[in-house]
Amino acid sequence: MKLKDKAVIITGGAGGIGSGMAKAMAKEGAKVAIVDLNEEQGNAVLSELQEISPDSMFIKADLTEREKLHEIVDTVVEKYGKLDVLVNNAHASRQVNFEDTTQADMDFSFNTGFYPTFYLMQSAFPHLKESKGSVINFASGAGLEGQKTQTAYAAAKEAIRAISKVAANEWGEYGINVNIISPIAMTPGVEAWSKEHPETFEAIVSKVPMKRWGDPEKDIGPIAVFLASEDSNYMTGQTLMADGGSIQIR
Ligand SMILES: NC(=O)C1=CN([C@@H]2O[C@H](COP(=O)(O)OP(=O)(O)OC[C@H]3O[C@@H](n4cnc5c(N)ncnc54)[C@H](O)[C@@H]3O)[C@@H](O)[C@H]2O)C=CC1
Ligand SMILES: CC(=O)C(C)=O
Repeated sequence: MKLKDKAVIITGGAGGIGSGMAKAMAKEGAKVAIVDLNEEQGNAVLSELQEISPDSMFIKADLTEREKLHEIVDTVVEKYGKLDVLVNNAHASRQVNFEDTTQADMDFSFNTGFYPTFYLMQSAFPHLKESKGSVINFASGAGLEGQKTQTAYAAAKEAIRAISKVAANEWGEYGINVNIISPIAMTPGVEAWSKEHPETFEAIVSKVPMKRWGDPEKDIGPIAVFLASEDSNYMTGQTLMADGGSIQIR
């Protein structure tokens, strides 16, 4: 088991990729705390997780409530006695043309994605220093390629990649690695989004060399397990493209 007894936090753990990673990590022996504002879905995912890893937990939280972010880390460390892995996966945003993007659109994307990632990394730091742990953050082709209608989301995603690289440089000496996954996977979030933006959706699918959307647990899960495990100890500041080959960084 690659993650035996590792204590993991996954934000957005009730969602598509979040719950897929949670199951993949639990199957490798991790104790997983999923954090999400969707209580019904969070409890449903928790029931599945507890069948695999009985110590798993669900913390209902709205990550835009910045003053409560520190409590999430405290709650998990109190229960598990340590923190090995922080996965900043939750993110919500609205798609709008560049010229119509408002301050509210920008704030929504930064408040659900960028700031929770930043503040949770700060709160997790002393614990990760002790465990020589890992951070896994999330990017998107929307940011890497500047996809249309994604101004706020693209900006927040690239800001997340930027701070991940700074932390990788600063925290490497403590044995903490910070890496980024840029996924493509079929999830409830993408399904809803595809109905509103069918043309962008089709454009993304047509560019995937593997000609299919990834599966959250089977395709993204093993990459998250690798980044959370000792197998990736000498890898930091990297963006791993888990996207069927859509974007090839050269
Ligand atoms: N699915 C895909 O193809 C792609 C996904 N990504 C990124 O991967 C990550 C996961 O994506 P999906 O699973 O598709 O997302 P999703 O929308 O299916 O799930 C996101 C989860 O985050 C939770 N969440 C949202 N705002 C929250 C808040 N304020 N507080 C607490 N929880 C909140 C939602 O309730 C949901 O359970 C995200 O960072 C996304 O931007 C990036 C590129 C493509
Ligand atoms: C949701 C997202 O970031 C996509 C499909 O690129």
